[in-house]
Amino acid sequence: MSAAPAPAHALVPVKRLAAAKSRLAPALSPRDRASLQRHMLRHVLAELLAMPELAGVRVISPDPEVHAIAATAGATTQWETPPGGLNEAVREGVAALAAAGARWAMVVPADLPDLDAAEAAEALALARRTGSPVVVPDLARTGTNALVVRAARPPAFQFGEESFARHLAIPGAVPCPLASFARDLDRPADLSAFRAARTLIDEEIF
Ligand SMILES: Nc1nc2c(ncn2[C@@H]2O[C@H](COP(=O)(O)OP(=O)(O)OP(=O)(O)O)[C@@H](O)[C@H]2O)c(=O)[nH]1
Ligand SMILES: O=C(O)[C@H](O)COP(=O)(O)O
Repeated sequence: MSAAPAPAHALVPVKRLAAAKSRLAPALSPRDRASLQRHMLRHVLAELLAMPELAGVRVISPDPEVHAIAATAGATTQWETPPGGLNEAVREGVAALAAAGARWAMVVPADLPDLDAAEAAEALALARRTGSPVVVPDLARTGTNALVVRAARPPAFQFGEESFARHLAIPGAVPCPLASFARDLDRPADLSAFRAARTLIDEEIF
């Protein structure tokens, strides 16, 4: 009989909906940006919560509406300590997961409209197999669209522009390009490509 694998949890950081997707301002109204973020958040949570490989999904956010969406989906929620910022929120969230007994933490942003549970399981399996941090890039291989780390021994998180190279510089880090993690919706050109592909979101929300 094989022992149960050490527990893994996902962490999804989400900023205030009123501030989300600010780089899409040239293409979408504030209301539509918030709506887009809500839809992508629900999708990301549904995929992660469908993974038997995860013992739980945690959302860290300063926004009460995000907490309500997360709780309805079945995730646990955490307030972040202001003024925070993304990397500090991730650090706090991973520390809370470690305190709750997580061995692995998979950090996933809330803006991945194609995210697929089976591929998320691949990233986690690679971390378990190698014992190393796993870095999943965006389509351009400049950004980080997921990062799997040991919860009790996290690296310095360095999300932000061009973060893929910084995360790959973590000792032992393994790159893991995955098709369903490639698309994020950061800029108007990403939105145009997404609309052309029409993979998730119906026309009426824009
Ligand atoms: N909890 C928390 N999450 C954050 C913070 N900043 C960004 N995030 C989340 O981190 C992920 C990537 O964030 P960004 O690309 O910086 O923000 P975005 O809203 O997707 O896009 P821009 O506003 O255009 O930068 C998204 O899930 C964000 O909601 C923060 O300060 N706190
Ligand atoms: O590290 C990064 O690439 C970003 O912070 C991840 O989020 P984004 O792709 O939404 O900018």
